[in-house]
Amino acid sequence: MKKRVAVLSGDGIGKEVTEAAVAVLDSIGRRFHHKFEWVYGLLGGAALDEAGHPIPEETIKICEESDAILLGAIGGPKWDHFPKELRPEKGLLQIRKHFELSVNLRPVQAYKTLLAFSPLKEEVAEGVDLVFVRELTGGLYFGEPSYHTDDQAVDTLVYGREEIERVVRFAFELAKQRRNKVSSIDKANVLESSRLWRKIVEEVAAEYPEVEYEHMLVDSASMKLITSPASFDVIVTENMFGDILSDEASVIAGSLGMLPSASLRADGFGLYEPVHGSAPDIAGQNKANPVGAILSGAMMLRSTFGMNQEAAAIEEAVRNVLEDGYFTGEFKVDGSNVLTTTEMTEKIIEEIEKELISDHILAAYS
Ligand SMILES: NC(=O)c1ccc[n+]([C@@H]2O[C@H](COP(=O)([O-])OP(=O)(O)OC[C@H]3O[C@@H](n4cnc5c(N)ncnc54)[C@H](O)[C@@H]3O)[C@@H](O)[C@H]2O)c1
Ligand SMILES: CC(C)[C@H](C(=O)O)[C@@H](O)C(=O)O
Ligand SMILES: [Mg+2]
Repeated sequence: MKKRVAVLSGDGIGKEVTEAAVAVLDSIGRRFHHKFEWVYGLLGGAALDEAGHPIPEETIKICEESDAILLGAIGGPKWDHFPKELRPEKGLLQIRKHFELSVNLRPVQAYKTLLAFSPLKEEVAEGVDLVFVRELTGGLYFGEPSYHTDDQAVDTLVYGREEIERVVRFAFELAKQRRNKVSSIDKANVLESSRLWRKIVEEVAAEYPEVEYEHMLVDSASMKLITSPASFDVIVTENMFGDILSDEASVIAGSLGMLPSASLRADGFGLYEPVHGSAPDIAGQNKANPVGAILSGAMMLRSTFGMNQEAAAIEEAVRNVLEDGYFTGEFKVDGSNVLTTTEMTEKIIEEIEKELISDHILAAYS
C-alpha cells in the first residue's frame, strides 16, 4: 500500500540528510515492493524566507494529510536575531505540540568499527545499547509565562501528572521489550517538577515488578553516561534534560551525525528526524553524516508502518558499510575511505540492493 510521507528538509544540512534518507527509503521500496509518496513542505528558516512564517499553514496541512513526517533540521545564524515567535526553532516546537508528539525516542549504539574514533576508551563504549525516552511537549520549552525584558528573563517549568505518566509508562513498556531496566533522570533535590516526576515513576514502577528501576540526579547521571554508559538500558527524562543528555551521549556513538530519533503520538503517528541540528559550519559542502537521518527513516518504517524487516534491512546495511570501514569526514580518518554525504548514501543503498539481488536469486531457485 502507498505510504504518504511529509518531508520537511528545513535548513543547512537538513536538506542534504533528508535527501539521503529519501533515497534509502526509495531503495527499500524497490526491494520490498512499497511505494512511498513524498510530499515536500517548508519548515524553519527556509519557511521564513519563502512564506514569512517558521511553520506555514500549508506545512501543517501537508503533515495532517500524510502518514508520517520526515524532518531534516532547522535553524542557523541567519535567523538567530529574529523575534522568538518567528525563529525557526519555534516552528519545530509548534509541529511537535500540534501533532502531540510527546514521546521522543533517541537510541544510542556503539558501533564496533567506530569505537576507535570515540573520545571514550574502547572498553567503556563497547556494547552500549541504550535509548532515551525524552518527554517532548512539556516542561521549560512550553511553560508560560516566557519572556525577557532588559532587566529580567522568565521561563516557566510546568509538568502535569498526565504528561509525566504517559512518557514514564512508555519507558517501562519499552524496557519490558529490552533489558528490563529504567533509569529515570531528574533534579529532585531542587525542582518541584522533579519531585512529582519521581513520585509518578514510583507509582508506575509498582505496576512493572519485572523491571528494575533507579532514580538519578541529572548532574551525576551526565557523568555516569560517559564513565559507564553500558550500565544504561532505557533512560526516561524530561524535555530539557533529554535534549542535553542525548547530545552528550552521541560521543559514545562517535558522532552526533549518527543518532536518529522518533517523536511519537499515542496512535503511532510520528515525526522522524536526526538528533543533530542544521550544522551551519558544514552545510552545503556534501560533508554531513547522513546516518542519523537514514536510521530515522528506519525508525519510521518500524514504528509508524510496522515494517520491521524493512527497518532491519536499513540498519544492517548501515552496519555493513561501517564494518567495511567507510566513514564520513567528521571521524577524522585519513585516506580513501572518507566519503561524502552522497557517497555514503550510495554505499548504503548498494548494500540494500545487494540483498535485492540475492533475494531474486533465492526466489529463482526456490
Ligand atoms: N532538530 C533540529 O532541527 C535541531 C537540533 C539541534 C540544533 N538545531 C539548530 O541547529 C543550529 C546549529 O546548532 P548547533 O551548531 O549547536 O548544533 P548542530 O547539531 O547543528 O552541530 C553541532 C556540531 O556537530 C556537527 N554535526 C552535526 N550534525 C552532523 C552530521 N550529520 N554530520 C557531521 N557533523 C555533524 C556540526 O558540524 C557541529 O560541529 C541552531 O540554529 C540550532 O537551533 C536544530
Ligand atoms: C532546535 C531545538 C528546539 C531542539 C530541541 O531542543 O528539542 C533540538 O536541540 C533537538 O534536540 O531536537
Ligand atoms: Mg538538541
